[in-house]
Amino acid sequence: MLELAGLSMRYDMGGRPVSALDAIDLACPAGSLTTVVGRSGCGKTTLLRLIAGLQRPSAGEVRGRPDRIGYVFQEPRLMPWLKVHENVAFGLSQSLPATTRHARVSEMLEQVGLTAFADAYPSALSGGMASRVAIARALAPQPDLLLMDEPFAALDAFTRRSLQAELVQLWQQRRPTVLFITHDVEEAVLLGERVVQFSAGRLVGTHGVDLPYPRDPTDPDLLHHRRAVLARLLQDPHSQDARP
Ligand SMILES: Nc1ncnc2c1ncn2[C@@H]1O[C@H](COP(=O)(O)OP(=O)(O)OP(=O)(O)O)[C@@H](O)[C@H]1O
Repeated sequence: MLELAGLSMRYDMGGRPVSALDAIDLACPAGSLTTVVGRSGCGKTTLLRLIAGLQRPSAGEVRGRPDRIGYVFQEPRLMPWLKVHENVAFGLSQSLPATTRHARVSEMLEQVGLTAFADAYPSALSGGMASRVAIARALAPQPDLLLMDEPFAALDAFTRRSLQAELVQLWQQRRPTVLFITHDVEEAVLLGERVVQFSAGRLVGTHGVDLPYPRDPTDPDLLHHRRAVLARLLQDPHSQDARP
């Protein structure tokens, strides 16, 4: 179980304190898929960085942080001088035997449908393919916790849809705990077992989505959940300019 207890982050902006996160309490059971939704600047990236241990909180703590954490950024951040298979292998421990490393990379490339591009350089990939490589790289070390910071935000709607479906499949096969950040309410309810709503650094609501996977984005039940999540966000005085 990953637990956030009173997690707060205050930045100093030229002597003026800026509260990016305010006393966040949240528990994520092992193997759960939680989406976090909120408008730009509400503290979502700060939340992931604190959970990953990349930053120290001003107050509160992260409990139950596993050793193996995968992180997927909004941009794929591949290393252009390395081939696709070398990018995927990058996060694997050097202490693993070469045969295990090779097998892990091959398996991940197969799962994201990029076996034929193993020897390509990132410059030869489309945006969607590069995102797939970034997901394969994060999953190759078999993380217990997968942190995803708006990984599909820059993709076209068709590519985003297929990557959303692939992510759900990968999660169901391996069951890491997933925290998926998005500003898109539709994506949040399509993917999450539970949607956590953020506004101005505060957790303002959690909403369970009790629908089976794979989910159909046109399912009227999903629309019902989307409305409920959006209504909670719009209720908040800090979220007046949020849009569906
Ligand atoms: N290093 C920093 N120094 C000062 N203020 C910061 C720093 N990083 C973030 N902030 C502030 O903290 C708040 C939350 O930022 P954060 O990047 O976590 O939000 P976000 O929800 O991820 O935004 P977006 O969706 O646009 O990426 C913002 O007001 C931002 O200006």
